[in-house]
Amino acid sequence: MLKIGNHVFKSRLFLGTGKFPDLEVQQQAVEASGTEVLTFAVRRLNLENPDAPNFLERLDLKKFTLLPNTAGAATAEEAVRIARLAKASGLCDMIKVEVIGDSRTLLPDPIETLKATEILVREGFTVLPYTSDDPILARHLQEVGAHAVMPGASPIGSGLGLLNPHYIKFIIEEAKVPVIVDAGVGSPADAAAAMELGADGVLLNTAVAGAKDPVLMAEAMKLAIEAGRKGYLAGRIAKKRYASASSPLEGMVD
Ligand SMILES: CC(=O)[C@@H](O)[C@H](O)COP(=O)(O)O
Repeated sequence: MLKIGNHVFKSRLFLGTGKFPDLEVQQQAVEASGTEVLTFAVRRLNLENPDAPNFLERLDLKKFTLLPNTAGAATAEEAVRIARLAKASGLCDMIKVEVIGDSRTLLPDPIETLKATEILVREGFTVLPYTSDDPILARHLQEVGAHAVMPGASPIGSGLGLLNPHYIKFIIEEAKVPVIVDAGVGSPADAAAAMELGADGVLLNTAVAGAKDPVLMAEAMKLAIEAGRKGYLAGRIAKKRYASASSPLEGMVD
């Protein structure tokens, strides 16, 4: 079980809801993924009229924990404003802090992310900041009360997979809260690799929504995350430079 703040989840896959070819495919992919947590940009919703047609309308939102995100924010102030709006509309107490510092790479702004996290924790949100793979920043985010840290595998939407598994492992080793690898996952192998490192979960969107068959890919991601988790718990063998026979001959009679 994965525990974040007061929330407990069986599934370790957090799924983004954007970029699907249509709402029917989105609905089927969400189902196939087995996810319990859906994330979406608050800015894409009409909060004054939540019943107006929107990109979540095919989903039975009562079945999921919603993780609205502050996408579109470039400063802590903007992220805090978006989070407050989401809370006031009754969307959820959880918020993914996403403060982008650069429009080409979409990398998070570390200083503004830290500021927003601190303010929102103080205001009683369950805060999951999207961060870089910097272990020191991950430590500071926890010091100000983040309920999970979400280091990027690689730039959002890039599908490049884990660019710096070494640093992500540092974050995991030191973390006192769950580590959810977020963004840049391109294939089930990437998701499994993140879980085998010891991540507590994976948040992804583009790899499923942009796949040739998003529903099949959603299922593949679900299975990869489960396999990666089991592989991590089982404890992999050490890597050796040379062969070691799988059927040792020692002790065998001629
Ligand atoms: C949906 C969402 O929150 C994205 O900002 C997230 O980081 C996913 O990234 P990918 O689309 O690369 O999976």
